[in-house]
Amino acid sequence: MSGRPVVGVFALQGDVREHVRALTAVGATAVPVRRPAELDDVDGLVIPGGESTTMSKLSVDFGLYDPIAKRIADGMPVYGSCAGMIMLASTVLDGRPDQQSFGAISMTVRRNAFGRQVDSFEAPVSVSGLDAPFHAVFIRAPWVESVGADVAVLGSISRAGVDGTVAPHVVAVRQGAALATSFHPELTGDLRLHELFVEMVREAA
Ligand SMILES: NC(=O)CC[C@H](N)C(=O)O
Repeated sequence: MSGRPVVGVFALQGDVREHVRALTAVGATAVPVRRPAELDDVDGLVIPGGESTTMSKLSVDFGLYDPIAKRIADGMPVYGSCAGMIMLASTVLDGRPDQQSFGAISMTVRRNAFGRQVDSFEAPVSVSGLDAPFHAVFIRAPWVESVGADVAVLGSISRAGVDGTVAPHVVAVRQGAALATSFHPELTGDLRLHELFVEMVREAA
């Protein structure tokens, strides 16, 4: 694809505006997606940071869950940051019993794994394919506890979890056309991960 790819941003909950701004800055046409029909015209979808339990509930209530699941199954590129990462997981730990996720990436994620709101933090993360570390913002962030064979681990951080033990934890992954980070690139001026995602969208189109 040579023109501007159209990238939807799941807009029923979360930091939608920040993703729209970042996607626009890297050359995509970014459109908020609230209704199933709005999915039809997008080449890719971002699921923002926010609250995954609310996203799960609202996407079911608004009839958006099944259409998104179908587009993902058909190969639409997706990127999830933080709550969005949780929405892309195949298994969610410490979630609500009725919480649903799309399973775009074969991974088990643990919600709020680094602690509660007060344990939010910023730290550099080396991400495969990026020349210099990414200044990563973590807010009640999940980590990836295990991944399937087809998942590429792009970044990890050595940090204490809720249990107080310092260990390396996976915070950025990719499987095919699906990308996910525990942190929020949309809240920094660093556009490299949005660039990577828009490139993935161009390749898939
Ligand atoms: N900053 C975030 O997106 C937080 C994610 C939130 N803890 C959740 O479980 O959905």
